[in-house]
Amino acid sequence: MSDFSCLAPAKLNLFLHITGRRADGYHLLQTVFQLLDYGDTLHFKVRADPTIARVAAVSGVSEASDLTLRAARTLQAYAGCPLGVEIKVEKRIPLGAGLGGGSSDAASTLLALNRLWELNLSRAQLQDLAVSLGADVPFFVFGYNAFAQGIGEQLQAVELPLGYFLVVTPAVQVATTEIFATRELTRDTKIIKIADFLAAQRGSAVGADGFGRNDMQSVVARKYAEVAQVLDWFKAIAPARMTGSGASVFAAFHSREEALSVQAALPDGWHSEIAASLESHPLLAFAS
Ligand SMILES: C[C@@](CO)(OP(=O)(O)O)[C@H](O)COP(=O)(O)OP(=O)(O)OC[C@H]1O[C@@H](n2ccc(N)nc2=O)[C@H](O)[C@@H]1O
Ligand SMILES: Nc1ncnc2c1ncn2[C@@H]1O[C@H](COP(=O)(O)OP(=O)(O)O)[C@@H](O)[C@H]1O
Repeated sequence: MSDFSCLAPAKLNLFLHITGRRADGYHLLQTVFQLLDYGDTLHFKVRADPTIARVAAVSGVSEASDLTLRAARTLQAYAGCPLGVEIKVEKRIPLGAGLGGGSSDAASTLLALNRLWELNLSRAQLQDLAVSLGADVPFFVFGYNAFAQGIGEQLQAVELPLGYFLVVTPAVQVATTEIFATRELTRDTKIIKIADFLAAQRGSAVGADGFGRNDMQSVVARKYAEVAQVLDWFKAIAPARMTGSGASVFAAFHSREEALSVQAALPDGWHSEIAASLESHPLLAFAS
C-alpha cells in the first residue's frame, strides 16, 4: 500500500535520574537517550481527502489510543492540512518495554507527514506538538542521541561511542504511569551536569556502564519478578541496567560478536535483540 516507508527506531535510557516533580505531578528527569538501529517499520499512503486511518491494528492498541493516528490528527489540525493518510505499523518493538516504541512511532509519523503533506513546519514546531503526545516523543523528533531534562523535552545533542546492545525483554508490560505513581520511588536524585556524564564515558565502555543509575529499576524489579530475574542473570555475566520504566534490560558491548556470545548463553525462551547504536534518526534528512 505504501508510498513511503521508514524506520521508527527504539531507544535506551543509558541512565535515568528523577530529580523532582512539577506542580502538575509530572516528574523532572535527567537522562541520556541512545537511539538504536532496530525498531518498527511504518508505511504511509497519502490520501487526497482528510481521512486518517490505520490499515491494520497494532495488537493491544485501540484506535483511540494509537499514537500514529493521534500524531497524524494533531499535525493535520495544527497545520490545517486538507490531506489524509493511511498508516500501517510493522511492530517489532515490544509494548511497555521502556524502548519507546509508541513514542517513536508518533515522532516518525510527525516527521514523515511534515514532508509528505508538504507542511514545512520547523523542527521546533514539531517538537512542541510532540510533547502533547508523550514525554518521550520530542526526543525522537529531535533525532539525535541526547541528554534530556525537564520531563524529557529539554534536549541537548551528545556524541556517544558506537557500540552494540543486547536487549532482553521479559514477557511483561510495565505501565509507566503506575511506576511513576509508586510512593517509594526515589525522586530526589542530585542534579548532575552533562559534563559529568561525558567525562565518565570518555575512554570507557559503550553504554557508559556504571555512570548514574535508573531510579525506576528497584521499584520495577520489586513489582515484576521477571525483570528481577533478568537483572540477576546478568550479574555474573556483564553490567546490565533497565531502560526507562522497563521491562527491558540491556548490556553494552564493543562488538557484535561479544553481544552474540552472551545472547547465546541466555536461558531458553527469553526474548532478546542485538542492536547497534545509531547516531541520528534516519528520517532527519528526509524530513527537513
Ligand atoms: C520513563 C520514560 C523515560 O524515557 O520512558 P518509557 O519507559 O515510557 O519508555 C519516559 O519518561 C516516559 O515517557 P512517555 O512514555 O512518553 O510518558 P507519557 O505517555 O508522557 O506519560 C505517561 C504517564 O507517566 C507519568 N510521567 C511521565 C513522564 C514524566 N516525566 N513524569 C511522569 O510522571 C505521568 O503520570 C503520565 O501520565
Ligand atoms: N503505535 C504504538 N505502538 C506501541 N504502543 C502504542 C502505540 N500507540 C499507542 N501505544 C500505547 O503506548 C503504550 C506505551 O507503549 P511503548 O511506547 O511501546 O512503551 P514504553 O512507553 O514502555 O517505551 C502502550 O502500552 C500502548 O497502549
